[in-house]
Amino acid sequence: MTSVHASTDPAQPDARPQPDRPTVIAAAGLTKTYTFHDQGAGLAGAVRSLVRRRYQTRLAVDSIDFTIGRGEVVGLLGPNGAGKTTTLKMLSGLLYPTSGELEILGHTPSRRRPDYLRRIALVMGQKTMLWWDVPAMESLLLHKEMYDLSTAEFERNVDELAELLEVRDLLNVQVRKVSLGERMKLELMAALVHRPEILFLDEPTIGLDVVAKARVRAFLAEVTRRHGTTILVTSHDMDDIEALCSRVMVIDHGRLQYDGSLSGLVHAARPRKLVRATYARPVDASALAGLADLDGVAVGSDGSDQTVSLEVERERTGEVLEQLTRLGPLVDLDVADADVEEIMRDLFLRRGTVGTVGTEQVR
Ligand SMILES: Nc1ncnc2c1ncn2[C@@H]1O[C@H](COP(=O)(O)OP(=O)(O)OP(=O)(O)O)[C@@H](O)[C@H]1O
Repeated sequence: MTSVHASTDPAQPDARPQPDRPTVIAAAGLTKTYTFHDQGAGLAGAVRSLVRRRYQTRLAVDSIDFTIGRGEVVGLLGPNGAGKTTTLKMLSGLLYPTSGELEILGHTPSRRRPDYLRRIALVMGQKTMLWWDVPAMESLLLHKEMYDLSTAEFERNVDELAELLEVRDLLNVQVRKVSLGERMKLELMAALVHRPEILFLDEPTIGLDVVAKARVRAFLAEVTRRHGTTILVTSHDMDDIEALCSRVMVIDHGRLQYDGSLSGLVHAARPRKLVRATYARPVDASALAGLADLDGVAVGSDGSDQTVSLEVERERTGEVLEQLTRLGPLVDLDVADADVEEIMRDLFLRRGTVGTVGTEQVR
């Protein structure tokens, strides 16, 4: 399978690390193969496995190379089972890579040295690091001890995070009594109370309502703005990615398929813009036929003779808009890129064909 790399279009800046950002994460040939015991179904399977154990292997991450610069916010995208969580677990030192090189902040993560662990944090949307039966403050105080924070440092960080996340009133409430959105905010607080330089986030907004999602995104954006925190985030919610990430890495079947700007991916996948013009009166059919004859323009139909829907090659957009203004009195004009969610759905449905999405430099 081929891979698409960052944009070569001068209008789309290459989102990969810029030379002025020191590299904080460097992975080369990073690979993880799981070996697991294949038991077989039912009692017969259990008995058989006592006599003769069968093992299977699964290549979850397949020789990926990337570097991330200090302060970058990078989205790790891919369908279910692509290898995103496995990658995050290797980066945070929870899993040993099977092979390859990994250096983060000058450390080898799998050694789990305390001076590495105090510079990173991992938040998994589906797992909690808070004790359920006591207020979140108890967990924060434990983190204070674990990370050896001075009282002044601890109080300063708690104050800042409680204010940004608007959770001051929740700190002394038993965690099991808060809502899911409130718990996620407290999770982020616990992850950031030691002010890590790198934050690994696995589905940080999963299950949250739209308001809570927006709050979490705004909070994360503010944290990187204030402290230059480097973030690597996985999410199936494209709004998270659009709101936060200057760069995305697309992973599928454990292979890195794309590394560059989100807009570069959109342009590669859908080189045309969607244009929709609504008129005060029905549009003359012959004028519309003239538009359809232009190179790089495809006319769609939405059943209304007062609306014109087109797919237009980017370079021709200006010219086409000019022509549209001549078709009659306009009521509304909308020019959009294809929806990112839709593009990702197409890419993952056509799994294995990401390399054909466009004219980007192909490896
Ligand atoms: N502990 C494990 N033992 C065996 N196989 C595993 C294990 N953990 C993950 N896998 C397999 O490795 C592959 C990658 O899984 P991973 O959890 O990294 O994917 P993901 O991209 O995070 O998926 P999702 O979006 O569903 O969370 C999958 O095929 C998964 O079944």
